Amino acid sequence: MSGGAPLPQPTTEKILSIADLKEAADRKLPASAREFFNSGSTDQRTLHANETALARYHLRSRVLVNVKHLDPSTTCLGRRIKFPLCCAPAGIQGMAHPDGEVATSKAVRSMGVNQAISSFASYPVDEIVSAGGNGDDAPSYAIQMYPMSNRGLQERIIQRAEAAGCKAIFLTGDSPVLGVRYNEWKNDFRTPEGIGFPILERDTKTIRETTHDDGFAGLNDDGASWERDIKWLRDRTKMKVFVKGVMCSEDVANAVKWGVDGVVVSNHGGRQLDGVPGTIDVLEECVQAAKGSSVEVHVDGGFRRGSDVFVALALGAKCCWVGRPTLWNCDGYQ
Ligand SMILES: Cc1cc2nc3c(=O)[nH]c(=O)nc-3n(C[C@H](O)[C@H](O)[C@H](O)COP(=O)(O)O)c2cc1C
Ligand SMILES: CCCCCCC(=O)C(=O)O
Repeated sequence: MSGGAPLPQPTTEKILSIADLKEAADRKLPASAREFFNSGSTDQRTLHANETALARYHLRSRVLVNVKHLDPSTTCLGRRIKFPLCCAPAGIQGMAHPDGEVATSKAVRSMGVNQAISSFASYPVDEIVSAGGNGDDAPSYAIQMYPMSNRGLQERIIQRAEAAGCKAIFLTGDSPVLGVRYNEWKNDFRTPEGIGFPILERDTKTIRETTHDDGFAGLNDDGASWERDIKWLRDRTKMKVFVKGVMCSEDVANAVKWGVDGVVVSNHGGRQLDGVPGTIDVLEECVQAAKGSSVEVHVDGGFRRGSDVFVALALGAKCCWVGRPTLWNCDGYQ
């Protein structure tokens, strides 16, 4: 387009939807951070499947129903939360805002919901948890971790999380290796200067010397299994154990068999195995497989509006989680 007057620019940005929030974030973040947050693995089929699958579900509405007093609250990680949507573990939040996961902690407190803390958080677990304050309104926290090859480090992470007051471990089971993320390779993505992984006891210098692929490979144990890793955790902690990344009924049956407290139906926001379906399309089979057991079924992946959450609840989920929308509420970094 050429000529004509320049289009008027809004003086105050109105964020009315998660799509608006994403657009605003896209303008604030440098390309490497934006792509790291937004992208998925290889062809990004699964990334897109999360949202397109949700869009296929339609609501069967009713009329003349008294909706004066509605209560969307539920219980999650041992407390009543105001509505069934919490902040999923997403690493390197210091790249979205200098206060990173500490800011997220304050936000979940003010919204009356819970937070899961990535082991790749930019802040130590005790700082994040204490930012949520004390008392009845304090959020519950889960510490996310991968099965690790350094068992000593994994034990220290568990002990520090338990001492900080975390209520659960989210053991991410879908990442024996890091997903193939072309954006990270193209951008030679490195965690920015000044941001460390304190939970993993890694400082900026060490992190920046390795590519993400290499950094991940040194930490994760690709020999993990239900029989080995659930018992190993149970022997070391009183925190609840959830397995994150479950995508089929067979693995929910494993969760029941090995006595975990819950599963998060998740494809890691399309960042791990590309080609698996949108999570909403496997939720029902997972809920059915957990029936009659004490295993709670939670879900994440592409939730962008209240009615998406409603669909998941209608299909039997206990609670939904979001990753990217938290990051899109960002300031960027210099
Ligand atoms: C930038 C980013 C970092 C993430 N880091 C982790 C992580 O460290 N551990 C983990 O289990 N999941 C991680 N996830 C996946 C989220 O926990 C969650 O499964 C996913 O983001 C949900 O999809 P959504 O972003 O569409 O809401 C990450 C996601 C993003 C976008
Ligand atoms: C050194 C690897 C950083 C991975 C951070 C977490 C993440 O991107 C994901 O799990 O997805």
